[in-house]
Amino acid sequence: MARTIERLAIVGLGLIGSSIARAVKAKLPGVAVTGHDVSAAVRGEAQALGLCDRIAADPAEAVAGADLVIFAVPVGGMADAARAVAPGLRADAIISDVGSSKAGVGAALREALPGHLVIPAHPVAGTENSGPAAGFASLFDGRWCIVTPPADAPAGAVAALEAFWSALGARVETMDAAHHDMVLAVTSHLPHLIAYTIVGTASELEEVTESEVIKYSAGGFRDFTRIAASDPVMWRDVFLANRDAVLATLQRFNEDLTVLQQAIRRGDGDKLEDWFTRTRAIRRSIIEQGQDDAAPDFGRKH
Ligand SMILES: NC(=O)c1ccc[n+]([C@@H]2O[C@H](COP(=O)([O-])OP(=O)(O)OC[C@H]3O[C@@H](n4cnc5c(N)ncnc54)[C@H](O)[C@@H]3O)[C@@H](O)[C@H]2O)c1
Ligand SMILES: O=C(O)C(=O)C[C@]1(C(=O)O)C=C[C@@H](O)C=C1
Repeated sequence: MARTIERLAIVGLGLIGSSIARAVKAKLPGVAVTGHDVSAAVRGEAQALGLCDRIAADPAEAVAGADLVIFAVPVGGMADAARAVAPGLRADAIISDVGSSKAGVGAALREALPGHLVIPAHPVAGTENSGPAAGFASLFDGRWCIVTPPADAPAGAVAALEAFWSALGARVETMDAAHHDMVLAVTSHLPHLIAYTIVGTASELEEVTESEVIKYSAGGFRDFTRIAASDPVMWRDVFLANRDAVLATLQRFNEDLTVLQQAIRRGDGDKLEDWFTRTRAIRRSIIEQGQDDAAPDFGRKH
């Protein structure tokens, strides 16, 4: 039988942590929410925004009595955050997180909290913004949340975490952590790396001035700049944590880029047209499956 979540603790009150707090207030009003952030400034902001029932400066105090503890800190900070809360944890608490990579985070949390039940998760929803003011209650509506339970996780606890994310509006899928990391390397991590590259390259061209780049970035480039504005610390950690899957995907990307480069050099229009026809079909099937949130104002809470 699924356990019921009555007391939630959120560690890390930035974009994702604050969005969870807001979504719980809106959709699970019976759940008591305590929050903690290592930054006093963020705790003050969260307090002023009224995100949680209680904000604790002491991490162990923040998780005391919680039946679900969610770590919403950068993936490289999960172990430190977990060690800090350890003395206050209930023995039967479900420990989860929202990190963008899963195998390394799961291992780090299990090592930091031996004997505790760790069920990692990843809501595949976000924006380029960070901090408590950037969050919004509808962030998870209709978006996937991928749960990566270890093989021996009790079914009731997995069901409770899945029910929690469903109640916040997400569509839930379970997956092996290593597979998650390979899939997300393709669908999220590589696109971010490409955006960071393109925007960096454009700003360093000698033939085109930076003011021209800014002035004429109305189309495709502008979309890349949104992604390239994503949080530097968060993405530094994602690439370091998901190194192998990202490098494997990057290898394939480089090979394909070379194919297109060759087609342009050789004047092989058929090759280019075939390729672009195939990618257009992929975009259209994403829209048909209701996954299109690429509207120009996607991610804005306002
Ligand atoms: N931004 C996105 O689009 C997105 C989407 C899905 C998942 N994620 C994942 O969610 C997590 C949080 O990302 P975010 O976008 O909310 O970042 P954010 O920068 O908005 O917030 C992170 C917060 O964690 C706090 N923090 C850092 N170390 C801490 C510690 N040891 N103890 C307590 N608090 C600590 C920071 O002070 C900050 O307030 C990351 O693991 C990220 O990979 C992000
Ligand atoms: O839309 C965006 O701004 C995002 O980058 C969101 C996005 C993604 O790549 O889809 C980024 C990282 C997360 O782990 C999940 C979602």
